[in-house]
Amino acid sequence: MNLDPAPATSPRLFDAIVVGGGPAGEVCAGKLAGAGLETALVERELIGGECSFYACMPSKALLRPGELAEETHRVVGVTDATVEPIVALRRRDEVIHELDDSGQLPWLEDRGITLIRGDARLDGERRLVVATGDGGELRLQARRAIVLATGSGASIPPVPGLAEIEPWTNREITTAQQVPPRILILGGGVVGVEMAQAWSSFGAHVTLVEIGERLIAQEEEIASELVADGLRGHGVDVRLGATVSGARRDPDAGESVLTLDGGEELRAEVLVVAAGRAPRTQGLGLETVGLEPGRHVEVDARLRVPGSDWLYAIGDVNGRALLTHEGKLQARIAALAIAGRDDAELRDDGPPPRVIFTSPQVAAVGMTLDQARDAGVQATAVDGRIDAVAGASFWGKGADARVRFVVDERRRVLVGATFVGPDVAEMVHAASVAVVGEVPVDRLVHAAPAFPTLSEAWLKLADWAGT
Ligand SMILES: Cc1cc2nc3c(=O)[nH]c(=O)nc-3n(C[C@H](O)[C@H](O)[C@H](O)COP(=O)(O)OP(=O)(O)OC[C@H]3O[C@@H](n4cnc5c(N)ncnc54)[C@H](O)[C@@H]3O)c2cc1C
Ligand SMILES: NC(=O)c1ccc[n+]([C@@H]2O[C@H](COP(=O)([O-])OP(=O)(O)OC[C@H]3O[C@@H](n4cnc5c(N)ncnc54)[C@H](O)[C@@H]3O)[C@@H](O)[C@H]2O)c1
Repeated sequence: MNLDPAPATSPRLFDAIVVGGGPAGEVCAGKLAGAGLETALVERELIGGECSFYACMPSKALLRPGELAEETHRVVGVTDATVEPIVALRRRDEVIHELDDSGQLPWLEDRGITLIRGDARLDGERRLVVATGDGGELRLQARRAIVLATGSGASIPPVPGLAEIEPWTNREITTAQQVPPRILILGGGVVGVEMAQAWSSFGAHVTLVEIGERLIAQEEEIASELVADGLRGHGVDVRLGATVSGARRDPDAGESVLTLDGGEELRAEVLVVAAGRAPRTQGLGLETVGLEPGRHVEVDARLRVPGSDWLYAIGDVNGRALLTHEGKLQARIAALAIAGRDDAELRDDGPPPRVIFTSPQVAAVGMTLDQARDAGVQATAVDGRIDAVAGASFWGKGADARVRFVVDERRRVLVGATFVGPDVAEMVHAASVAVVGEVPVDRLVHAAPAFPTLSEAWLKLADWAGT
């Protein structure tokens, strides 16, 4: 919607204003409008945010063909499944709507949300200034609340020369139009392993460089090991404990070059940085409300900035858990709080599930064994082999698959669970219900898993409980 620039003395008033139209901001605006509040959503790029165009959606479109082809190679009775990279890239383009967000607009219009295109910054209590693309400025004021949902961008680690050569980030690698012959990925976290998986399935030679001793280090060690084995099996050169001392471009060879401590050089046509995220809080006017730019915006369990009754922050920008479903949950909690529901149950305090879409997949919720023990929980691990249950035989031969349940022995509740293997993503929701709901294990074991499904791996927990 186009709004006439208002004179500086009379800002345009709304009940609530959401800054950032990623998944968190969109859901929050929808819920606020649904509660009858006059709501504006300010977005400077694309409605749908990082997730729809440069992160979750394109990455999963890139991963699925290789995953399916691999499964058919394991399952006896299917032959000739091959990945067709160019067709897969075209399908990815469909998934991201060719970077066009017009399909998102009717959803906003149907809910009566005012969309303002521009770059917003805070300008003191309840106030925003929006720089519109045409060089103009709009002044906005919120009667009740401003919700910051500005997300995060790739952070570039302080490797000498790296920032200067402008490496690719998740934006370029998720939207690339061709398969680069060789790709260097700096960072073996979630983005790094998923992108290594996807592009190696298209035939690129990928080198994954991780400074730590294992990939996806926040997960159980067995998950790190099986994902590293899976990537190596796809021809990925996995370098662990690798310290990069410099980065440069070799224009004659058309290559980016990483130099490791010790002098070895790694070269590729494309260099991708996947070394973590930085909150988008620079230039957001945080200093005008007493907060520090460049950091996450700290919030309480209702997503409100401590000491303020009008400023909220949801999604990646608050740094609580950088996941779309977590941002959407926070969006609902914040909207209800703003709409005046003062409910003790209204808190962001359950751990979100985490799914890593590699081959094998990793699906986890709550704490790992080490995290639980570090948190002072008297925790025990119940380990099992998913590939040992009858149903696993239908996922094919040689699909190493594991489960670890982490049980609080004193309270006899599940505080964590990790599944590693093919198609385990859909198994984690049951564990989420058990962990977030704190369902007693002695009750949980009465939920019989269907035969012959992978969920029979849950019977390990029944064995532990003596049922
Ligand atoms: C490669 C990759 C794959 C991922 N895959 C998954 C996955 O499979 N599942 C999952 O749960 N999570 C995944 N994530 C994480 C997920 O993308 C983020 O958690 C999610 O996008 C955060 O949503 P958000 O709404 O907080 O922020 P964003 O999606 O970053 O959206 C923020 C929006 O705010 C806008 N904005 C910023 N500043 C301003 C301003 N000053 N004025 C106006 N507008 C502004 C931006 O333009 C943007 O549109 C992935 C991340 C990456 C990098
Ligand atoms: N499937 C999903 O749900 C999904 C997919 C992708 C991303 N995400 C979200 O996005 C977040 C960010 O992902 P990410 O992979 O960018 O960050 P990350 O924090 O998960 O991993 C970053 C990795 O880079 C390594 N690293 C940092 N500096 C380095 C250096 N100089 N040299 C070599 N390695 C270095 C770190 O040790 C770490 O292993 C994830 O934590 C996750 O919440 C989710």
